[in-house]
Amino acid sequence: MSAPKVVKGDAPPNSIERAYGAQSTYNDADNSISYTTMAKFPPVKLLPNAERKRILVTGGAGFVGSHLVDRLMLLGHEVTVLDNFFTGSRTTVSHWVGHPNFEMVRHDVINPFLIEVDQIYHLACPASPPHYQYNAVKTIKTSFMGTLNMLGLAKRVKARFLITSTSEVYGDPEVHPQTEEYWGHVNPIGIRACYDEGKRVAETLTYGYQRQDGVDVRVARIFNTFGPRMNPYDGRVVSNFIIQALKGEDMTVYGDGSQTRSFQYVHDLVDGLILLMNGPETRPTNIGSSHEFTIKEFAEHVKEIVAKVQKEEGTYKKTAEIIYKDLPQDDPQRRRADTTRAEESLGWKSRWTVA
Ligand SMILES: O=c1ccn([C@@H]2O[C@H](COP(=O)(O)OP(=O)(O)O[C@H]3OC[C@@H](O)[C@H](O)[C@H]3O)[C@@H](O)[C@H]2O)c(=O)[nH]1
Repeated sequence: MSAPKVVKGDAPPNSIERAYGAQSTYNDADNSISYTTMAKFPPVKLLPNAERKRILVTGGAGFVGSHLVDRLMLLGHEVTVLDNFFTGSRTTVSHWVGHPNFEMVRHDVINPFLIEVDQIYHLACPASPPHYQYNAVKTIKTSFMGTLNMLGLAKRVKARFLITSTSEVYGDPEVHPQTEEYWGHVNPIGIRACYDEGKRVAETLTYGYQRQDGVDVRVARIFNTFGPRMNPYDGRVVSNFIIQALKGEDMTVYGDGSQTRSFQYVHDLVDGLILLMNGPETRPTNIGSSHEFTIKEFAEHVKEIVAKVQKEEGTYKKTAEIIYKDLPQDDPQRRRADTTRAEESLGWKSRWTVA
């Protein structure tokens, strides 16, 4: 924790005092008031009550969730994080613990949860293929029951509901790039089905609640995403390649590396999620990058960047070698987001590229 900073002068409004956990002391000697401010939190916007929203983020301690929580906190909202910490970690949001606008609850969304909120961002679900395949039944249970519970909550408290769906609803796509109109090509009994079909049924539930109960819903279809706080052992390609290259170990390309992906930076994704939640678009909306790499090209790219940085830093030992391993079953061959809808209806535009 940083050292307390003493600020002299006019008393800050109560809200600032609250926002910074300030402790005030009355100074008799010069008849002024001194404030001891615990400069412990990043400065958050002070929103008028009418604009400050109570927001629930399920999976808020995960990679994407924690960046979303940061942005919502900085914007001045009251944020409650629900997470069972299966793949998320307290450390991703620990910098907000103690802030009066922030709460964190250990809870598994397969069980109901009651809270008065204005908006629900429903992210909770393992997203890395090795993690979601680790306990397939639990993954599909999380997608189905978690979404059912959160939609029930949204209906009850009249909150707006946003679910983070995925590009995996398109399966191994026959349409390229993928538009939201495409219905997908998913193997319903394959090893990825627990996630793909889980998210597809979660979308079905979401639009069921919209049609039957008038719940105000938003559906984001997220494409491959990278950025700080990815778990180094998450098993997805970006973290695997970076860790392998940094250690000078073999970089494991699955298959012949001709399959493609497009990688977006997490801050672009968070822009899109917040725009979608607060805009009028209720149809599913892709959020992703339209810059497509083959996995082999991507491995070469990571390898070159890491070697260059290590040489500049003087930490270079040896350049990693690319090796080839079996392609996992049902691995999608081509994936690139068509983001026309996000651009036209949300005014979203990606601001970052891979390098
Ligand atoms: O070490 C590795 C890891 C992965 N890969 C390959 O790299 C590609 C991307 O794999 P990832 O595991 O990162 O992610 P996938 O694209 O398969 O799935 C992801 O899709 C979008 C999101 O919803 C999810 O984060 C995740 O399911 C795949 O073709 C995979 O076979 C490697 O070649 N080597």
